[in-house]
Amino acid sequence: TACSSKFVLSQVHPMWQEPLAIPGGDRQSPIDIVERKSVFDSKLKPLVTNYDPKTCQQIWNNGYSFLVEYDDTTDKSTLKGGPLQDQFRLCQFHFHWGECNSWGSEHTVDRRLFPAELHLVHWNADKYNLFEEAVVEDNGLAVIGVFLKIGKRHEGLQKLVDALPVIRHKDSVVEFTKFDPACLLPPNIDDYWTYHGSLTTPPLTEAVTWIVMKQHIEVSHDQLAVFRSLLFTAAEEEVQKSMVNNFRGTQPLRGRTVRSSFT
Ligand SMILES: COc1ccc(C[C@@]2(O)NC(=S)NC2=O)c(OC)c1
Ligand SMILES: [Zn+2]
Repeated sequence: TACSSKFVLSQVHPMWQEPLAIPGGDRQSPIDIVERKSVFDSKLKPLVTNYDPKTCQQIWNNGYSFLVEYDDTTDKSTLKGGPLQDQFRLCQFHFHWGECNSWGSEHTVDRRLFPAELHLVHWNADKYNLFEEAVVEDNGLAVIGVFLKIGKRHEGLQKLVDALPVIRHKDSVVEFTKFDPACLLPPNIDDYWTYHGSLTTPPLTEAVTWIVMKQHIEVSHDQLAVFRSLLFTAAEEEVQKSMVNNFRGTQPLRGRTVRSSFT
């Protein structure tokens, strides 16, 4: 299969066409994080997450990934601290993964690829009233990125894995409640890289303060295999396409500095 030799990543067809012109275009994501070029910033504070599992509402297949969505109409599930000046509200989390364990993450570290990457998406509720407003502003979004590696089974993830067969097709949705996203964070969330970037699918707006965790989490091979059983396509489409390789390639740094919260 394509996974046998690791050099075949270049043959992976992106699921959407890269636009010719990108708005701004000098703050695109993901990027390759070059550890020795990241700059330690002692002014970076510890991250403060405060997630209420009761705000978890549903899980659905949007034809790119699957999203777990949270009620963001109040300040019940928030993120602040770290590089952030304001308080942000959790609105959703989703993942990116490959057709095999040789690739799948969006960010890379010294060109190292991980089998998958989690994105916890938050918007700036101190400055804006709705996610839709924040998504086009420089300081509108804060996304925590967590790398996944294959290893022992992730007990907290299993409830989510068990829901996936119900949302196999694009646009399928099912109620999903009482899920604490904090269980998907690594033990140490004080060690991270941060830089200014963008959404990684269209509209690719440059609204994201990225916070990429240095520590990864482990999931089992079987758990990640269930991600790959999802489909990009809707139930009525003749040709069904497996939801795999839903990641964007790394983008030019364009002079940006990646700061680290650790030495
Ligand atoms: C119009 O608003 C959007 C559109 C797409 C995404 C998804 C994504 O592009 N962004 C990240 S992060 N990963 C992705 O795949 C989004 O997420 C916050 C917000
Ligand atoms: Zn993402």
